[in-house]
Amino acid sequence: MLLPQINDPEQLKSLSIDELTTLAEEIRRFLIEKLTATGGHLGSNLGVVELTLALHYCYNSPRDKMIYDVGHQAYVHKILTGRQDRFDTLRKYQGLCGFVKRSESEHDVWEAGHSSTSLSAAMGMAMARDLKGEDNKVIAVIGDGALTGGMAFEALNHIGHEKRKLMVILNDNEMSIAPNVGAMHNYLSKIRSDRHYLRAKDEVEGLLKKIPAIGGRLAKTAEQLKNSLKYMMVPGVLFEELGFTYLGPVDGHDLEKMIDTFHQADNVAGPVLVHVLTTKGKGYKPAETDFYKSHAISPYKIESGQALKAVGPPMYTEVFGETLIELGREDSRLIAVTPAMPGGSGLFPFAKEFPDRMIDVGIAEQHAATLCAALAMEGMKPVYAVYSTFMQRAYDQIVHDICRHNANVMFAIDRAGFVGADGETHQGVYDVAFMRHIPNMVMMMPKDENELRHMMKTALEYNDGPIAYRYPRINGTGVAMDPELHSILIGSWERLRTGEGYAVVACGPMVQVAEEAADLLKREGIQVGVVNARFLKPLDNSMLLDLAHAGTNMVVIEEACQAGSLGSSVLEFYAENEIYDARVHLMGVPDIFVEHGSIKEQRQETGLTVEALCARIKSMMALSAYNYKTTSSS
Ligand SMILES: Cc1ncc(C[n+]2csc(CCOP(=O)(O)OP(=O)(O)O)c2C)c(N)n1
Ligand SMILES: CC(=O)[C@@H](O)[C@H](O)COP(=O)(O)O
Ligand SMILES: [Mg+2]
Repeated sequence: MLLPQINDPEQLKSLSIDELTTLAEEIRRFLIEKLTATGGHLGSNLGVVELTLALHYCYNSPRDKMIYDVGHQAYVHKILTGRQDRFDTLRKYQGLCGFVKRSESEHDVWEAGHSSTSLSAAMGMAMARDLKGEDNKVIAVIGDGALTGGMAFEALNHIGHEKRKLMVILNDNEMSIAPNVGAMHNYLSKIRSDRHYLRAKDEVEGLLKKIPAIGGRLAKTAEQLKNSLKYMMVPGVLFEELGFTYLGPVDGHDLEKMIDTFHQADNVAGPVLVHVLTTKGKGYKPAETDFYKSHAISPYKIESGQALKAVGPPMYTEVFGETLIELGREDSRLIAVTPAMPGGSGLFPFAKEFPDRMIDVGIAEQHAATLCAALAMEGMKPVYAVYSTFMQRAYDQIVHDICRHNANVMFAIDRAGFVGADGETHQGVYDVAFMRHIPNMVMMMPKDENELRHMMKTALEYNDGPIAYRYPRINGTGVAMDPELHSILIGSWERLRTGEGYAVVACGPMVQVAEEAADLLKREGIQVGVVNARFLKPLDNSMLLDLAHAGTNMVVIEEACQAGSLGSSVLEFYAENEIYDARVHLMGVPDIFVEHGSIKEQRQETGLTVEALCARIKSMMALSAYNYKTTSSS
């Protein structure tokens, strides 16, 4: 076995092609075996085994900067850079991160998690290199899916203009998470599949080489001929026209061909794009055939590739997907728009019934938002189905195109709150803070999956502007579902329990935490009220006034950043209403990035637990008893 001996990429340089090929197979086997226990981005990583080997064989990391777009396909890079012994901890609390992580290794030079940032990073590193007078290589590996992200085009435009030396490796497996979409995808597929293209390309290149270097007028004609022939036949002409030298397409599983192509690329003065063709899930049949499931797979059975069945009630996402079909049948104006996450957002069932009303725009959250604004302004009922974390990309479009127009867009914000194994780049904890302050926005969060359904109905029947509902990446509570859906009064909270002097104001899954804490405290004779703060905007002003006038000691608990979310808005409300003696304690996500682990561990790390809430209530009681004693004795 070669793999156990490899703990530094330098060791690859002395291996033969045959040995590298053997090593590739060992890495593939290693990935398949390790990920049965940990889960992770199996398909993407199986597809880049040879590509990553060839990169580390040809170049000198970390001096040569290797930048992985999204970074979900960097497991092979981690294996080759001394971390194979940590793979049992992959995506686990305080274990190996599932994405590139600078604190893990000097070879990890650029972190991501969100797509399409690698080309901008490469441009920045190339520019810095040149300004410092250094000569290291800068290499960005970007997938065909990530290439549909707007940022990638912004960077291509700039790189082609600057013409600095850097290499872009386009890892084209025709897949995003679902099959890739868009005109760029079609263009790449044509290159991939058009055999005439590829044969003619070799003939044209052979012909071009035969045109001898000649002087005088003829040279100009020859050059023009060369360019027009190249224009017609070189497949990557789009990139050539943007200022790149295009090399490829090359088989991304053929080590020798890739190494040769990389050496060719080294002789190119300016930016070069190497188009590499790979197979997502390569070498593991279940991953090659079910590329969607193997993109981000939970632990699975090795023989079948089937994920180990998660137990419990359906995920919120599944309830959303099913309910959207009910609403879609009721209102033909309903259109679902997703930026490249049809599966993760639960839209495949909806798409099956309404194929023309589920629009996947690719990794294009900004475009998706403005598209929805225009759809709404033209009388449609668009549902912008998006992960909280990825929606961060579309902040300006939400302000500028949706809310300012007061466009009647429905936001279905999935992965709201902690997401678990994807960690800090994917936590859905900022959307309340960045949306509630935008004029015209209405924002809800259900306490359970049954209330989610009613919120979806509320959103569909609401015609006065943008309205959002957010829900977590967890199983529902198993609550019985009401067969009939009804609208909820906008801005109305729900008092679930009355208390004696103390109340917890909670939203989303924190309502369940509050209920459990109230049960525990009740056993100690402490009656704590529980309020389901199901509207994050507008707040339930009358309930807030009642709570304050009753002298209630309140705890606002939410799985969102404490700065700027529900708790902040409650404090703002009391200040605005000159109620300066309102007793409010905030429990939210503190001012840190919460790394990967389970959602349970993330809540423990941030104190969003039943135990912490009980302790908080008790300390508030002790404090008010102390205050009472000191004031009554003075
Ligand atoms: C801004 C943003 N939107 C969506 C995602 C979710 N996402 C992660 S990987 C991926 C597909 C990437 O496809 P590609 O770049 O082709 O990589 P592959 O997995 O095929 O190797 C998507 C949509 C993301 N990480 N970032
Ligand atoms: C890398 C990436 O951004 C996606 O693959 C993401 O990890 C999917 O998240 P879910 O597993 O929550 O759908
Ligand atoms: Mg891809």
